[in-house]
Amino acid sequence: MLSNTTLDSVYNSGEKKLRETVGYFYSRVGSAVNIGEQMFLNVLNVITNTLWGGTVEGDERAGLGAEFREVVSEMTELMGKPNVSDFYPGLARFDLQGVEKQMAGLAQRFDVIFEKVIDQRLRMEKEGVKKSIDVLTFLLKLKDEGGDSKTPFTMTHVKALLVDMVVGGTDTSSNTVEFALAEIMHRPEVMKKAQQELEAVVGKHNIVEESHIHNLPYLQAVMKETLRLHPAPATTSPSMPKDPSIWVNPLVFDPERFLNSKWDYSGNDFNYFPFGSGRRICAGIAMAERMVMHSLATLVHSFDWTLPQGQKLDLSEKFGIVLKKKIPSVALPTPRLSDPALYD
Ligand code: HEM
Repeated sequence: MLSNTTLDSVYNSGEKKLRETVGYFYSRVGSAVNIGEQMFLNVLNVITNTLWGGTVEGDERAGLGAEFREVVSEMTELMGKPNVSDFYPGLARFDLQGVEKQMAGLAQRFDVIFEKVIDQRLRMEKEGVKKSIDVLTFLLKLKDEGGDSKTPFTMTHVKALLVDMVVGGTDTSSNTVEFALAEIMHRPEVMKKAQQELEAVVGKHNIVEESHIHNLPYLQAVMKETLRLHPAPATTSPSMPKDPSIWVNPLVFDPERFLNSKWDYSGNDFNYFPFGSGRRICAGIAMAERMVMHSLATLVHSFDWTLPQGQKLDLSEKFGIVLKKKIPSVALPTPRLSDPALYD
């Protein structure tokens, strides 16, 4: 459903929001900005636009987005929390830390949001209002077809898939951008090479567009190397990224190792499978690639990034269901494009 072909008709790159973020960073020149927080908002915007952007618009979309953000953040935080019940299943029925109760509350809030969106879509259909196609269009069509005798497809499945995509797609993608930028700040020569490539492909008098990302092999290699060293879900084999029998200098962030290499995201090679493998492979690879590359290219093209004075870079990870940076990246943006209008 989220293949490149389908994405071409439903993907909403959230260009406007990304430009707003660039404008926000520009307005904060000289002060530190929280990159992870801004990227989370961006990615969530792209995902919700793509899922149901054709259904909810304007102020209503902004309101729903804010509610969504809160629930997704709380849910991912809770999913990463150590739970006594997992270590002592006998105690699970007591739900000693109240994790199960909190999760049920969050799931209920998700349900209310989805009910609202779906109701609105059904109303629009009844009234014959034509809207652009989004993922929800496809899901409702599948539901109307009802699945098959072995696997029925109901409204519960529609909601479950929406939750899966939002929860599986936001933190993973925004953390990848955050880690990539942190690694790049750590290695100025990588930042320079990435910027040179962007200057050649995009130019300094222009802004990055989604169509540029296929012509940025070095930045693609940066994304791959980031996912090697910081594989998003903690379910991915922890030995994969750092095994010296597979990787030369495994602890060094070196995008060059992925230039003209055989490694891709297909999951066919058990030494590199950042999106999983086989039947459980990530459903959103194409979308993740578009979002991460577009955001990262925009950030590196528009600004030089440095650490606030006296601060040391911290690349350590916080263990949760998704690997996060232990200390969020806070950095100083310095504009590098010639025309201030490019930051509007
Ligand atoms: C850099 C970003 C991302 C990374 C590294 C990533 C990684 C993964 C991995 C490793 C899995 C398999 C987990 C397992 O083995 O159980 C997975 C599953 C999944 N991902 Fe992603 N993901 C990313 C972004 C996205 C996006 C953008 C979406 C959709 C909008 C998405 C949707 C899903 C879904 C629905 C599954 C469950 C697939 C299934 O069990 O059938 N992911 N992801």
